[in-house]
Amino acid sequence: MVLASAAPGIFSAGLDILEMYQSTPERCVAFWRALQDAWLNLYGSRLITMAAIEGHSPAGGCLLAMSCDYRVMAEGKFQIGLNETKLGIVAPFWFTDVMLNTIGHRETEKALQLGALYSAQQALSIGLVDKVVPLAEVMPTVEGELKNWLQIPAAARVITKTSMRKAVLDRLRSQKEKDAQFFADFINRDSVQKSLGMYIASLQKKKN
Ligand SMILES: CCCCCCCCCCC/C=C/C(=O)SCCNC(=O)CCNC(=O)[C@H](O)C(C)(C)COP(=O)(O)OP(=O)(O)OC[C@H]1O[C@@H](n2cnc3c(N)ncnc32)[C@H](O)[C@@H]1OP(=O)(O)O
Repeated sequence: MVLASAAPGIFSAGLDILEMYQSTPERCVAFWRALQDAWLNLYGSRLITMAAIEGHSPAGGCLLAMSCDYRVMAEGKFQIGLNETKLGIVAPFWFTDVMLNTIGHRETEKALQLGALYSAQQALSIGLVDKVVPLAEVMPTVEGELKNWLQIPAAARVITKTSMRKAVLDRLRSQKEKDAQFFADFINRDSVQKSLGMYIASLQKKKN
């Protein structure tokens, strides 16, 4: 399975910030449950999963990419990373766990505290993506890599993938409701709503 985007220049802009701003607790819980299930399915997928990152990939977009088995990113102006702290929010533990599994403890600690967004070359240098190529070569490169992975006996690959990811998946599975409730409580704090409001205004201002 290849994750790609139809939006030029944006692999994924992350979670819909407007869903987290001035929403109701019930809607926040439903929103978070949908995200949890999507992520559990992706990270726990038995399929070979590859990200064709042909544009920006902040926050939830970075989570999607990191949750794949292999990442190819376009060189140039695009950025990738978990930038949550810049929005005044905190990456949930399962976002953090996936990043830890991808780039290790020291790089994750720096990346998360700074809310760092990396260029493709920087992302390559810390192991956040596996390959950087010109934009037009992203999809052909992914397809070529997929052929390599498809040559591995499927049962052996799936058992290996499952055992490598089980602890992280089980950690969320065991506390889904608590995590959803925590998200709804956290996101509706006055201070967090204020930060999100300012961030939304800054996105709109950038456009004008
Ligand atoms: C103790 C532990 C506690 C833990 C509890 C949990 C805490 C909560 C955790 C929540 C985790 C959050 C994950 C996320 O994914 S948050 C989203 C982060 N995303 C971003 O910061 C990206 C913001 N967008 C951009 O930077 C740019 O839009 C982008 C680089 C992606 C593209 O730039 P471009 O110039 O091409 O396009 P525009 O900026 O003009 O955007 C076009 C329109 O789209 C709107 N937009 C963009 N991104 C989003 C988004 N994520 N959600 C909603 N809307 C978005 C943008 O405002 C423009 O809209 P208009 O056309 O209406 O102006």
